Amino acid sequence: MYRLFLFATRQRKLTRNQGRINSFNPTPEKPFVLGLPTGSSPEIIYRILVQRHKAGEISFRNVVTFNMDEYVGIPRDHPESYHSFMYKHFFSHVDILPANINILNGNAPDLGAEATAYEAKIARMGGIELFLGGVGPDGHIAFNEPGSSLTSRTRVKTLAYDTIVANSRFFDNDINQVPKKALTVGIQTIMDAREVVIVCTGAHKALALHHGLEGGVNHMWTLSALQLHPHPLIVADRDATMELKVKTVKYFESIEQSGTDARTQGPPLVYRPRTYVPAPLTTSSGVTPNGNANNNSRPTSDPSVTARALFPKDLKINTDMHRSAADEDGELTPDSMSSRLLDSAVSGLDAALKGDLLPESMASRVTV
Ligand SMILES: N[C@@H]1[C@@H](O)[C@H](O)[C@@H](COP(=O)(O)O)O[C@@H]1O
Repeated sequence: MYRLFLFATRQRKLTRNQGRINSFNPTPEKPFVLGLPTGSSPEIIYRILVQRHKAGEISFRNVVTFNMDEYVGIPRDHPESYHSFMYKHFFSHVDILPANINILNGNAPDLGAEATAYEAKIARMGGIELFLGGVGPDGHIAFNEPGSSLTSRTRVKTLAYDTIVANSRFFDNDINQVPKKALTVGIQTIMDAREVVIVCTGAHKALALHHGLEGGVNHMWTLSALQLHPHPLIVADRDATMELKVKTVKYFESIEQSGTDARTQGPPLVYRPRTYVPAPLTTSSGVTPNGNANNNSRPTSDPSVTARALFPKDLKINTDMHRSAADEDGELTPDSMSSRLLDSAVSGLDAALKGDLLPESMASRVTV
């Protein structure tokens, strides 16, 4: 069940992590596993969480964090690395244990191995309880750019041109300084979290919200994948709702006013630890995970095949992603999302964006 919380309750809802963590009552044996984003949207959340921590209302001692993404190829201590961002805005101000902080290493000698190890560690920790995120103007979550596989896991992604332009504001407005690649959790990594909260603010996110919420599930607007999640929440301001139908906004306002929340919508939020087990794969000899050949049901005497046959069938993690995660992602990354938006305020973004990310006003697009 999709939920959209609007402006009025924004601040209260933004700090729902605090309530979630406290009610989870984490311990060293059963830590709260939190997925975290960077970007300007979540800054207010970090500010509030730091304030609440300083007021003694919340501790992060038994919280384990996994950041969504990190640029490839800039030093960890670069002021715009996501490592720097997280320490500056959050980690340096709270009591989280350094050993409990996980951020992808964009300088790892083997990026594929780094990605695979990250997924394995998330699984070993029992999965992510709550994934907090933002959204890009082209609808991307983490760095899952348009065209990303909706079943993707942590891997290297090439950034879309629009994202490079949008993020150049942090790099002296010089697109040449913006890294062109990033390590990012996949859509499936986010979907596996028990709850996902996305912050979406500003008119330049309005199209992303429209496509994510009112359009169909579509890899060109990866936010839309959350329509298939049992507990997604989007926290939006009024500006971000500009492209939504009035009816849609009214609908979400009405359910917000009637006080629905994750605990009354969809399946209950319960802690379900997941254990990391390497996934059995169909072998090149055509042997399936149940130990039988694909073309008939002859039994095999190969002990390794027999061992694989013992693995349960519903395993989630594919350890064979190692090679593909290191390579160029191979997924479609359009040069420019804006070039596809003929009916939108963001049309012509390529030209306009050099100076200013804000789309023109709604009125200027209405032809009488
Ligand atoms: N990888 C990050 C995303 O995780 C983030 O959601 C997006 C929007 O950032 P902002 O909140 O600054 O608009 O920026 C980057 O691309």
